[in-house]
Amino acid sequence: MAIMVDGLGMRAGEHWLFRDLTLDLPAGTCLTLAGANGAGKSTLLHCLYGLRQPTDGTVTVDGRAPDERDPGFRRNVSVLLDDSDFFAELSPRQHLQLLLDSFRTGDEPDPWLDRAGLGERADVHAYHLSAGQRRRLLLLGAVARPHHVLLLDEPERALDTQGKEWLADLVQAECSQGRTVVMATHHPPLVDLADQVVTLG
Ligand SMILES: Nc1ncnc2c1ncn2[C@@H]1O[C@H](COP(=O)(O)OP(=O)(O)OP(=O)(O)O)[C@@H](O)[C@H]1O
Repeated sequence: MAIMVDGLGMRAGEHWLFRDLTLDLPAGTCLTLAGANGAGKSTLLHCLYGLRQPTDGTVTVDGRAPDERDPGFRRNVSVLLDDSDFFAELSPRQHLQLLLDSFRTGDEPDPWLDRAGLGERADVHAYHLSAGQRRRLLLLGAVARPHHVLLLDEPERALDTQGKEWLADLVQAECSQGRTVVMATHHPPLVDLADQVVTLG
């Protein structure tokens, strides 16, 4: 199993955000987290990445207890969370080049940028990008590096119709290449891609 969750619970003050959550997610499958604002979707993603310790239960992601400080864990688990950011002074092409060089993937940045619809914005400083273009760049940063597991928090945010279609294709490609995707989303077409749906709250 790529992700195993056993008896997971997170208390928020007097209230349990989720409790007794058990999941087995095989490699190459997609889990979506649904639920109202404040239901605990981001909190659960944080538990899967080791940013928060659950009140109860255990989590195993790609064979390890989640720990974002562990380079071995970070090497295989890629994330796009609420606070993901980029270098404002670098262009999309420079971001991608840096990433692809540091992971020695041998890929060129341009095909990635073109597929993300950022080809014409490849050389502007990232702070000149629109909100949706920034989101596309952050998504590229998450998927262009090697990984086995991808955690996404509302990846559809700020994307236009075409961007959401690109995102849905990206998620399908991830799973068909054997990677495991967990995403919190309010976008029904992304929920439709899921092999499993967990609704919190
Ligand atoms: N220790 C805590 N004590 C009290 N409240 C907490 C604690 N930890 C989290 N919460 C609250 O629990 C809720 C869970 O938020 P979270 O961001 O996980 O929800 P979400 O489902 O991702 O929401 P959204 O759809 O708005 O992104 C928030 O209202 C947060 O303030």
